[in-house]
Amino acid sequence: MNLQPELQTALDQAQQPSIQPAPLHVPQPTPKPSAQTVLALKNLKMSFGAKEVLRGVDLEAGRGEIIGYIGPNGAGKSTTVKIMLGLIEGYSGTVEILGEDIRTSGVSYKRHIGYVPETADLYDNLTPREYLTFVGELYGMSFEDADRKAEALVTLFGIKDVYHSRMTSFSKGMRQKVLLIASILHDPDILFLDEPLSGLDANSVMVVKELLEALAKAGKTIFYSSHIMDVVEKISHRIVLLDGGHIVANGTFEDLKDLNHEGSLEAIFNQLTGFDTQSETARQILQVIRGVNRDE
Ligand SMILES: Nc1ncnc2c1ncn2[C@@H]1O[C@H](COP(=O)(O)OP(=O)(O)OP(=O)(O)O)[C@@H](O)[C@H]1O
Repeated sequence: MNLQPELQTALDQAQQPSIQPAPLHVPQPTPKPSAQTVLALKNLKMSFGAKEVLRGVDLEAGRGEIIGYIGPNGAGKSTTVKIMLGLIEGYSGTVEILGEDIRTSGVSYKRHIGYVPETADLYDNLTPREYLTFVGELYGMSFEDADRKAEALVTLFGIKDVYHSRMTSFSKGMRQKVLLIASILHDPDILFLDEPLSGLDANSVMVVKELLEALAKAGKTIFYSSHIMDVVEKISHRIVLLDGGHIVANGTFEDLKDLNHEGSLEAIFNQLTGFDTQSETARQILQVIRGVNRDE
């Protein structure tokens, strides 16, 4: 093989046994969020009938920040995101996106947003090409632009061979990849992701995690909602915990760690939401199962 001399030298050096091998991965310092506020919630309240779901949420997110948005089931995470997306009305307080109150700014702000919902009804009878070009055009892209980018992205996500196949037969992970591509196709400034790794295999999870960090470095703001605590812990620049309609924690993982001796985000979550009955609940579930089986 005809290698350039410097490259050959580098390869030779790499093959030399070394007493102290260089670390495989040098951790990069977490980028400091820019001061530019991209998103601001002020005293946000929302009720469904008599049920008060959000009781005064104040939150800001800056350019290039990844916010881990967590909370127990039914805490109101999706409700917050849907309000920001303009999908839910009837709230009080203000939501400012890119400096404008979404009540008065019209719908143009939506072009700057990408969204992966927790559960989505894909139009199964469409192919990824038909679906993604449709979504791209909704965001103001030309068909040709959307098609070119969509094809490049399905290739990178490993589903190029089904770009022209109906999605009826797609696995969960394949659908999730289409949803992820739909959310980033138009190069949004703000991404709302609700369990975005759902159904993805380990390789794809790694790609998406790297992608999120790269997007943040490129100045995108990412609102990441998930119940998978170890991922939230690793990827978030800031973690926001919603419980009982209020934000009960808002800080870096290091800030939150000071609150709990065990140190993991899972432990912090359990502590801050007042949950410590897991062993007892599991024991009782087992008892119920055994009782049911005995009765059969
Ligand atoms: N359209 C609606 N009508 C009535 N109640 C609703 C509606 N949407 C949400 N809720 C209620 O609001 C509360 C918050 O729901 P939300 O989906 O925002 O929670 P979440 O934090 O996203 O939960 P999960 O972690 O389970 O996804 C729940 O009690 C839910 O039943």
